[in-house]
Amino acid sequence: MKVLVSDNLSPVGVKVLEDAGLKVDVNTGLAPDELKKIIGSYDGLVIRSATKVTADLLEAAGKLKVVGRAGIGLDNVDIHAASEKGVVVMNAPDGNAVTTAEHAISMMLALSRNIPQATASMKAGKWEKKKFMGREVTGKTLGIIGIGRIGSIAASRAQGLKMKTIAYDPHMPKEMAEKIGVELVGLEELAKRSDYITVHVPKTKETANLVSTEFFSNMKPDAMFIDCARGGVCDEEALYVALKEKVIGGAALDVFAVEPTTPENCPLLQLDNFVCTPHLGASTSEAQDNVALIIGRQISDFLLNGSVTNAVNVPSVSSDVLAQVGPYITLGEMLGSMHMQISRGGIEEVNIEYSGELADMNTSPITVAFLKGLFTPILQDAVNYVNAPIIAKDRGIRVIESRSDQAGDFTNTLSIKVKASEGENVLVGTVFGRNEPRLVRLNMFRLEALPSGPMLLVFNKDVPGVIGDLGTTLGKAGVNISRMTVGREEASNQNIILLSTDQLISRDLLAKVQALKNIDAAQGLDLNGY
Ligand SMILES: NC(=O)c1ccc[n+]([C@@H]2O[C@H](COP(=O)([O-])OP(=O)(O)OC[C@H]3O[C@@H](n4cnc5c(N)ncnc54)[C@H](O)[C@@H]3O)[C@@H](O)[C@H]2O)c1
Ligand SMILES: O=C(O)CC[C@@H](O)C(=O)O
Repeated sequence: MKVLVSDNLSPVGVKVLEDAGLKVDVNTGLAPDELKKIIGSYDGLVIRSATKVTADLLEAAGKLKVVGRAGIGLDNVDIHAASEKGVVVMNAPDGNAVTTAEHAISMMLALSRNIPQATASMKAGKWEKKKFMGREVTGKTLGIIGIGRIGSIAASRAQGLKMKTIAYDPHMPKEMAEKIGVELVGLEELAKRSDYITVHVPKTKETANLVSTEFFSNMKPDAMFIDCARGGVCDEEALYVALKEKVIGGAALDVFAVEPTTPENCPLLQLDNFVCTPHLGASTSEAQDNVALIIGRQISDFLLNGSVTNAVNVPSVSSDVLAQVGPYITLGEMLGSMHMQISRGGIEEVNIEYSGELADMNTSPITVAFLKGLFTPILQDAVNYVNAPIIAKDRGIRVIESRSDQAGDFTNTLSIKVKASEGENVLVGTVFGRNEPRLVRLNMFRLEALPSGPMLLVFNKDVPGVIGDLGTTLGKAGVNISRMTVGREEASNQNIILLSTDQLISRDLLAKVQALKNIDAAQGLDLNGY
């Protein structure tokens, strides 16, 4: 079997693959058409962020069985197209956390002591001792946005520097944050109290442009901002204005909305109070050895023994189990994603009830798929079918499974209650026919909906005219409704309407829907990929 390494990979990874008996070609920097010409002869492909694994490339990859990303980010892989072609996509989310946290701390110290600016000044033949007055970090407050793997390591390093640590992470239970000595606060409070702010969240619908003009206006005038997570979490135009007009003291970015970035497309690079690195967060020999070793082992295990680790697009189950519960695995993942999107506050407990014939089947892959679906909206590529239960445990989430012979009107049901710090929700799903997942209950509302693609969830009063107003508002915005289901609760005179739309609902459109008469609440849902 042959493996192509098409991006820079530590030799440690190549050695693992070769020692396992695989033939390895290292061929980096190929143009897309060059790669397309040769990909047909490979069983495995190892990449980092440069190679684009598109549907077009996968079409030409007749023998390809696995794509392995040495690192976390899979923005450059069309996972849906890979699934359709039966290609397993794996990553190595754990290997570079320490290194990236250290990079964020390095950025904070570089900003505090003007190290990049002073270096440039000396290299220009100057000795500007007065100009580069710095400040200590001891006793200052570090605000951390996202207290997962990297955020919590950054917190421990900052505590070692005698800093106070506070964090904003609405999905993290308070007790977990307290365990690592971090106080959880709201985003505005974090902006107001921090002397330094560092970002460690993935880019999601919720986190895109989370750091905005309003956020900067709440920061202290001498506070400094650092982002070593993902481009686009911070609005770069807003950051430019905040730095130029001295709304904040300084900023350091390792990641950009457009990468590679240049002075032509990024005016930030002209500013003296701005420090940057070209996405070097994971670039240490230790981290690169780690991720290369991990991905090398995973790929050889898969190609030679068929065992799947850290796969983002296939649960590791035997074909027998897959044939029996496969559609429920998809349903479980859909319900997980929906639960996270409608939950408020940190999730504390998950109760999964398997009813009907399901009660006698091997349901553990469904539970795993549910947990993967649950974490995907907030963790993106960092969660997979292997680590999802570990993430639940690490976050102190109790996962309780139960079984019942009775499935009411259906042959089988999957009923899942999620308890979060600000309330609980119940979703019940079933599979119609051989493979048609359906949501049949949302809290007290009975309905029949396909939980897939972009959706709009509306809570309204059960009075005439609401559906018409909704249709007109979406129609005026050019949004097509492909499916609609209404759930009714007569006792409370309340309805829910669940619409499938051809595109995601924008913030502006959502605000218009929320302002309609007799609508109590509305939210967009993103169930793409199912
Ligand atoms: N610069 C680099 O080279 C580099 C290297 C590694 C990782 N990263 C990036 O760093 C980021 C964090 O990685 P990680 O391993 O710590 O991930 P993680 O999944 O362990 O943690 C992410 C945290 O973000 C939180 N979160 C999600 N949505 C949030 C929101 N709206 N507001 C606040 N918090 C939210 C989650 O609850 C979670 O605790 C990822 O985007 C990753 O791709 C960058
Ligand atoms: O340098 C890299 O490979 C990217 C590192 C990081 O962003 C990741 O996604 O793991």
